[in-house]
Amino acid sequence: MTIRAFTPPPGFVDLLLDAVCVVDSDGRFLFASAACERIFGYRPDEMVGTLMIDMVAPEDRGRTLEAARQIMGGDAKPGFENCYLRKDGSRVHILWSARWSAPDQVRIAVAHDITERKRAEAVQKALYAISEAVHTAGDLSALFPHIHRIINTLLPATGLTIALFDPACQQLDFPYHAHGADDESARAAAAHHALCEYVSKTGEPLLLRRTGTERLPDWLSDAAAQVAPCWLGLPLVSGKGVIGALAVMEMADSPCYSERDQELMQFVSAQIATAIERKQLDSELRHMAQHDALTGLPNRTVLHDRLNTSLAHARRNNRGISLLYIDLDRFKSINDLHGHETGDKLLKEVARRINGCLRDADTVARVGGDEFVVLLDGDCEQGDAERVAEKIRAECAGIRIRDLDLVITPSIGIAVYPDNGENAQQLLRYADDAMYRMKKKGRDGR
Ligand SMILES: Nc1nc2c(ncn2[C@@H]2O[C@H](COP(=O)(O)OP(=O)(O)OP(=O)(O)O)[C@@H](O)[C@H]2O)c(=O)[nH]1
Repeated sequence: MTIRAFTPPPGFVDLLLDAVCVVDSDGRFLFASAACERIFGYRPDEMVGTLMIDMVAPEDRGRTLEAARQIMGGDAKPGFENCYLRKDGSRVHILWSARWSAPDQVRIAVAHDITERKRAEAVQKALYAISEAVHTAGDLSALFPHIHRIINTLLPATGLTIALFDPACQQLDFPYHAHGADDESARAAAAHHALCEYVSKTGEPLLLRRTGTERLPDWLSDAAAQVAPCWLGLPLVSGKGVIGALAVMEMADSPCYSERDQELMQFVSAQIATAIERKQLDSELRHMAQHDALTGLPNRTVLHDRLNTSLAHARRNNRGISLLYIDLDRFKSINDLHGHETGDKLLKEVARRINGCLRDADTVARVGGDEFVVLLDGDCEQGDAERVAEKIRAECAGIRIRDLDLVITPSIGIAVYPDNGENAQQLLRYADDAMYRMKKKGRDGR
């Protein structure tokens, strides 16, 4: 068999899927093959005569000029990667294979579009970062800024809003809102809310761009006019269904989000929804472990933690703290006479009223059936504890539940640091004993 020699005809290079470029020593395009239009968005005749560096993404310009210097110094570079700005402003990642031709005084390079590969790598990295952030972030509010940073590795998003459905009050909460503008008007904030509500209600993504909003219903295009020119909202869908919505937005002159970005963010937002759900579950479990289920008050464990912290501060700063040990008198008879459910309601009401007698820095914990402990923190003076005890007694004097006027008397024992004990155990025991003495006194007096 004879092998036919083949001489490429002129223009053959335009058949290549990769782009071939030739630039002079100043970095000006002398030749660009047909594939350039697909890769860079510019026709070859638009590229010739322009400076290569002007098309490079700003963050890659320094590296690119350095690589060009090395190539012109004789180093062939078969695997240099950088990012270019396409004619429509979007980014394209290129793998270059380039060399210097000394006789022609030109650089010859082949550009292979690796945007898809880069995107897949970035998504993989983002998913890993999201699952890592779930472990490192202390709580949901710490997780959101992490998520914002991770999204920014995938697409420009100066603004991010996260809306979560709150089953307790059957409405959307907005626990994270970085609007991306210098300041935000009340109308713009309301528009963000309305758009997120729409996305979470429909369960469908919503892509708003500078143009095309006239096709939207009136109220939606009015809201769209208030937010950033590029706005992409996605439902947060977990195993439970739609748990809220996420919206990314961009104010800058960068290109608007594309359908491809929407697809990418739909995929990523599913992972974000799972991450949020895991964090919510974590904090629910933590809350359950630290709080009493009936009254919602901190439990004994939390009380011990706070008491030890307060004691450490008090020792350092040479100041006092007080404990009030509260036990309801004859609470059993309320259960017996009116039923356990009424007893529960009474306990909840007592908890609410005790809380109402305290300052923000103080703690009230439920430590037993009808037993509560108050820790008076902050600048606690002699006599403060007595005044608070009086207030609590007065508050609990008449409680109305289901048309019943219940009379409940709390016995309250007080312990003051450092007079009545050096540590948590001694102070609690002292306050408990004082409470029993009060109870006995009350009984003996009746
Ligand atoms: N409704 C209701 N009752 C509870 C709960 N936890 C404990 N109790 C009841 O609260 C009562 C507390 O008992 P005690 O403190 O010994 O009884 P008391 O009648 O208050 O007696 P004194 O304190 O001596 O006046 C018991 O009858 C428990 O069954 C609860 O969560 N809900």
